[in-house]
Amino acid sequence: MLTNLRIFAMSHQTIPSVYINNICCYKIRASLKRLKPHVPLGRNCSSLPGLIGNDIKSLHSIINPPIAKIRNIGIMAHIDAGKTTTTERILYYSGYTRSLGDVDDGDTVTDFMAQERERGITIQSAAVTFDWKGYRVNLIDTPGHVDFTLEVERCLRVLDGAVAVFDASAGVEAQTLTVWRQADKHNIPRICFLNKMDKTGASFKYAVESIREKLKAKPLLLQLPIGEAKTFKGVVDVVMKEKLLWNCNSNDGKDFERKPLLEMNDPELLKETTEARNALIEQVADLDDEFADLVLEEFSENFDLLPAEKLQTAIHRVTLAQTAVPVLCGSALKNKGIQPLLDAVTMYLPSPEERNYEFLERISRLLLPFADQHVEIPSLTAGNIALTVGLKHTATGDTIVSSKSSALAAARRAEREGEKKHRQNNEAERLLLAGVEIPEPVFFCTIEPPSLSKQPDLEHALKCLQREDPSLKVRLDPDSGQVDTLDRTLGDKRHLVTVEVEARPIETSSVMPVIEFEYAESINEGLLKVSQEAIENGIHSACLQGPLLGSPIQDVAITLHSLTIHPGTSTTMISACVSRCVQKALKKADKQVLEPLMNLEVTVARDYLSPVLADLAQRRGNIQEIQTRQDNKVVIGFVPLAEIMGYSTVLRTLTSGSATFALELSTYQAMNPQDQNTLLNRRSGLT
Ligand SMILES: Nc1nc2c(ncn2[C@@H]2O[C@H](COP(=O)(O)OP(=O)(O)OP(=O)(O)O)[C@@H](O)[C@H]2O)c(=O)[nH]1
Repeated sequence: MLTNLRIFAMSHQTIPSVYINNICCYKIRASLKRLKPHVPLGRNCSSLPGLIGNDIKSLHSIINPPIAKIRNIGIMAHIDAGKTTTTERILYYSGYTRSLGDVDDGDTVTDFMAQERERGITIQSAAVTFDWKGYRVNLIDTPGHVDFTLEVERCLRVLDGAVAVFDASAGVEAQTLTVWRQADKHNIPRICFLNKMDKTGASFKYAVESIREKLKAKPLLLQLPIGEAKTFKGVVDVVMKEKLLWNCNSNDGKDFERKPLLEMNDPELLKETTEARNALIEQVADLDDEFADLVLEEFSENFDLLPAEKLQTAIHRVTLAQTAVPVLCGSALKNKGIQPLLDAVTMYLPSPEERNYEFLERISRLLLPFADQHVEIPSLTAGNIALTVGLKHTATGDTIVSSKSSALAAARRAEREGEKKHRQNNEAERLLLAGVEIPEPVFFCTIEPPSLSKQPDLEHALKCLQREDPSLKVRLDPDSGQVDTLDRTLGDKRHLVTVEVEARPIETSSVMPVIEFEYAESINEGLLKVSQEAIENGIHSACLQGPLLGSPIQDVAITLHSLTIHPGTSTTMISACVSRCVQKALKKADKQVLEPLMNLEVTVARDYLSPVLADLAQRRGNIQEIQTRQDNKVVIGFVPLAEIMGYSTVLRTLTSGSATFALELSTYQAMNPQDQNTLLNRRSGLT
C-alpha cells in the first residue's frame, strides 16, 4: 500500500531550488583551539575561478582580525529599495571588486543565482567578507521580497548589526515594517540609509518622518542632504560639520571632497548644520546619562566645543542600546554617500563581543563565503560568520555547542525554564542562539511516490528540503495504513478503552489553531494522570484532519466526559481510541471551512489606481484605506489567499510594471456557504 505524504508548503519559497544546496550558515563564536592556526590561503585562492584571485584583495589579511574590529552586518529593506546596488558599491569601494556591478545589467556579485539575475531581485541571502579601514566586515544581503521572509529571518539571527535601506521617495514601506519587527525580535542595532536621494520625489524630511511615525524609532540625523532629487550632489556630516561632495567628473564615485563648513563659503548651510548638531547633542544626551553628564559639566555653554569623538562614542552606545537609530542618506546608483555609510557601520554598529552571546563551538570543516564561491579555511576567530558543509543532523534554527555535556546542560536548563514559564531573564535563551520563527503554513498539498520502490527516495528528498527550509512541514497521512481497534487482544494482553467526548466551537482571535482540552470532574484523577498525554495526542491527531477537507481543525474545545481503561492497555491504543472518537464527534458537528485571509499593501502610480482597484474587487478584496505617498497611491486591505495566486504577474501587466505589493497572513475567515459548497464539490470531483 502506498503512503500518502502530506506537505504543508509555505508560499514563502516559491523557488525551491534555492534551498537545495546543503549549506547551513552558522555563527562561529568559538575559540576553535583544537584546529590548526592560520595557514596561508594562496593555493585555495588561485584555484577558484573568476572573482577570487583576480578581483579581490588578498585573502591573507582577512583570516584572524581582532574581534573588536569585526562587524557582522546585514542589509535589509523593502524590495527594490536598493540593497543590492548599495552592496555592489560597498564591495567596489572596499576593493573587493574592481568594477561596479549593476542589478539592471544583471552582473552583481550578491545576486548570483540565475533567477536573481533574470528577475533583478534578491532571493537567497548572499554573504561576502571585505575590509574597510582596518575593520573586517562580514556582510549579508537579504531578500526584500515578502515571499522570502524566512530567508531574512535566518540571516538576522547571525547578525550583530544591520543597515536598513529605504527608498527616500517612498519612506517606510510594508516589507520594511516586517523586517524591522524581525530585527527588533533579535535585538539587532541598526543604521538607516535613505537611498535614492537622486530620484524624482525623494524627500529626506518625509522619509525621516515615516521612520519616526511608522517604525516608532527615534532617528538621529547624522547627515543632511545637499540638494534633493535632480539637484542631489552630496551630504553634510552633522557630527563633524563638514560637507562631502562627489565629483561629477568621477563616474565611479571613488573620489569625493570633504571640507569643513565655513561661514564665508556656506553661511546658510553652516547655520542649518549647527542647529542640527545641537539638536543631535540634546537628543543623545536625553538617551545616554554618561553623555548627558559630560555635556552638562563641560560643554553646556557652547556645544561647538564638544569633540566629535565624544559625540560619536555616545551615538555608538545609543545605537547599541537601540534607543535610537542613526540616519544617513545618499544615492547608491549615482555613487554618492556609500563611503560615509561604511564609516558609520564601523563606528556605530557593534563588534561581536559587544553583543550578549556566550557560545563555544567546535566544527571540523569551515568555509568562508564569497557570494557563490567558498574558500576552505583552517580556523576562524570568535565573532566571524562562516559556512559548514555536510552536517547530517542539524537544521536551520539549531545552535551547535562544543560538547554533548554542554548540550545536555543547555537542554536541562531549557527544561527547567520551561517549568518556570514566567521567570524573566531566561538563562537558556541567552545560551542558545535565537531560533528561527517559522511562519504557519498556508498552502497544503498531498504527494505520493509513483511506486512503492520510490518511497525511500521521496522521504529522503523531503527530509533534505525540510532541513533547508523549516517552513515546509511534512506529515504522514494517518488515513493510509492505520487500523485502530478499541477492544483488542494482542498476545495474552487485552487492550480495552472506552471514551466519551464532546466537541464544541470556541471564539479566539488567534491565527494559530487553538484546541482546548477539558476533563469532566467525574473522571478518575489517577487514571487521567497516567493517560493524559496519550489522550491529548489522540485529540491532536484527530484535529489535524478535519472531516470536510482533511485540513486542520481550529478553535474547538474537546471535553472528555468519561474514560475507562482496562489494566495493561497500551498508550497507543488509548490515543487511537480517543482520536477515532473525536473524529466521529467532529463529523456530527456543524462545521465551516476557513480560508487564509491576507493583509495586502499595493503601492501603485496614481494613473494605475483604478485598474488595480477594479481587479481587487473581482478578487473579493476588502479595501481598508488608500494613502497618498509622494506620486504613488498605497492601497491597504485584505484579500483571500485563494484569490491572489499569480497576482504579481497580473499586477505587472495592469500597471506596466510600476506597482509593488506585500502580502502577510492576517487571519482565517469563514467562507460563505456558496463558495464553501463550490469548493467541497470541486474537491469531491462533483464539478
Ligand atoms: N534612482 C535610483 N535608483 C536606484 C538607486 N539604487 C538602486 N536603484 C534602482 O532600484 C532598482 C532596485 O535596486 P536593487 O539594488 O536591486 O534593490 P534591492 O533592494 O536589492 O531589491 P531586491 O533584491 O529585489 O530586494 C534598480 O533598478 C536600481 O537600479 C538609487 O540610489 N537611485
